[in-house]
Amino acid sequence: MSIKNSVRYLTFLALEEILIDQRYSNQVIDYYLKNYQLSDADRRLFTNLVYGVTFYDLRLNFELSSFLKVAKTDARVLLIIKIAIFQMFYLSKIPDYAAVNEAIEITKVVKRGNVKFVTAVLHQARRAGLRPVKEIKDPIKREAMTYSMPDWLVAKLNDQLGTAKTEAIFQSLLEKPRISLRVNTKKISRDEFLARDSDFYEPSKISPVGVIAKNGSVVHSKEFVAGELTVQDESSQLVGVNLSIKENDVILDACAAPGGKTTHMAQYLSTGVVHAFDVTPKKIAVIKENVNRLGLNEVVETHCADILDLDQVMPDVSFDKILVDAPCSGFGLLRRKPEVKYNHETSDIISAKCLQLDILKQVALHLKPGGLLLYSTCTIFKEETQEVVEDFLQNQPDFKLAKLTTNPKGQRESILQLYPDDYLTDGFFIALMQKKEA
Ligand SMILES: C[S@@+](CC[C@H](N)C(=O)[O-])C[C@H]1O[C@@H](n2cnc3c(N)ncnc32)[C@H](O)[C@@H]1O
Repeated sequence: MSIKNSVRYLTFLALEEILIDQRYSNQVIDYYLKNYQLSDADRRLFTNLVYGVTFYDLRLNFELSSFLKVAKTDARVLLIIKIAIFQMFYLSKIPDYAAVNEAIEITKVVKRGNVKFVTAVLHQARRAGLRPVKEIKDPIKREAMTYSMPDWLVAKLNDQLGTAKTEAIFQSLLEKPRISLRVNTKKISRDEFLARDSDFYEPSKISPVGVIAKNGSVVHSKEFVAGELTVQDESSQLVGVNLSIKENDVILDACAAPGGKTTHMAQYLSTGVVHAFDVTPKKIAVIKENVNRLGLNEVVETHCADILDLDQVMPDVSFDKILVDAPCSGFGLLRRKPEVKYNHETSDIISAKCLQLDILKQVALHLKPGGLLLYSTCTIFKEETQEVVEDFLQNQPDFKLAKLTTNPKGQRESILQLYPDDYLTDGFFIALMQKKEA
């Protein structure tokens, strides 16, 4: 087989897109799995290698800094070396010689002049083995290297959550993400679904409409194609269930793409409507595709517009329920999108907070008295979660906190922060508010 069809070459191409071109790992992985014919074993190896190298990128730089100048090495050559040393240090079933040989073959295709260099570095790294992190004196830097995290992230989480919780979160990120799905109750109840397919699925412990696939690729399954299932983290499913949606509700989904929560809210309706906003035609097309597959066209209307222009787009409409699933730094997704930690910094968190507050202020004007406003984000930082809700409520005296109906951490609270170690879900935040009756 030509090296260009090999799983490690595809891994190299995928990682180039993620670590050099800064694309999202989940989208890149989906693309390769859809477009290349790989055996089940190769699909698993491809996914493990791509996620593993992405997760351990900082640690691999630390390992390699003994043998080469990381910043001065060609980025693609560095990547080939990292894929090989990740296999040597972190995957026990792959013989070192296989990892080295494939790295050399890939170097011949990508940068032939570097074959000797790559071979020499890999032999040195193999002889040296993994460097002990205990040689790092600074405790923040030591923890950062143990879990391959940027220093600022470790310091920030230690500061906000304490060292024990931070370590528990990082430790939990080493677990594989689960294949979490939502049952489209418009087509089949979760009980019926599980009774039929209990060999492959088990119920979510925190979402009444969630199931976990025990293994395999779900998106090609007949139940997925038939629109009985959609991919959605269990934590995100708690949004739709906590909005207490009733027939005839007119709902605004302010930041809707790709439509995970739009379709969840819509599955409870046959007469009301969800107005789903997002900013680009491409994103609206993805929402429509999901709405179509799940058979929910009758109850969803999409709007390609900035939600900050809601006053102009829908000037006279008031909603029964509003969801603001806001754009955020995405640090709750570290297990599923480990590259998030490289592509964002503290300043992004502050600018996300400003946009989140602007969106809440804008939509608040369009909620009916007594209506519910749910604010959610897939992050774990106070600035984008609690602080946004506190600032909003301070400036909006006609709003108050309302009680959640489904909350794995304790019934009838108004705010729920899930961390990645609590139930092995994404890190996710929900706050439920209500506009006071006039
Ligand atoms: C966290 S994602 C939403 C995920 C979605 N609710 C779901 O469950 O599938 C945030 C979305 O907000 C959109 N967005 C960002 N700024 C926006 C704005 N000013 N108006 C409307 N949508 C916006 C982004 O394009 C992105 O798709």
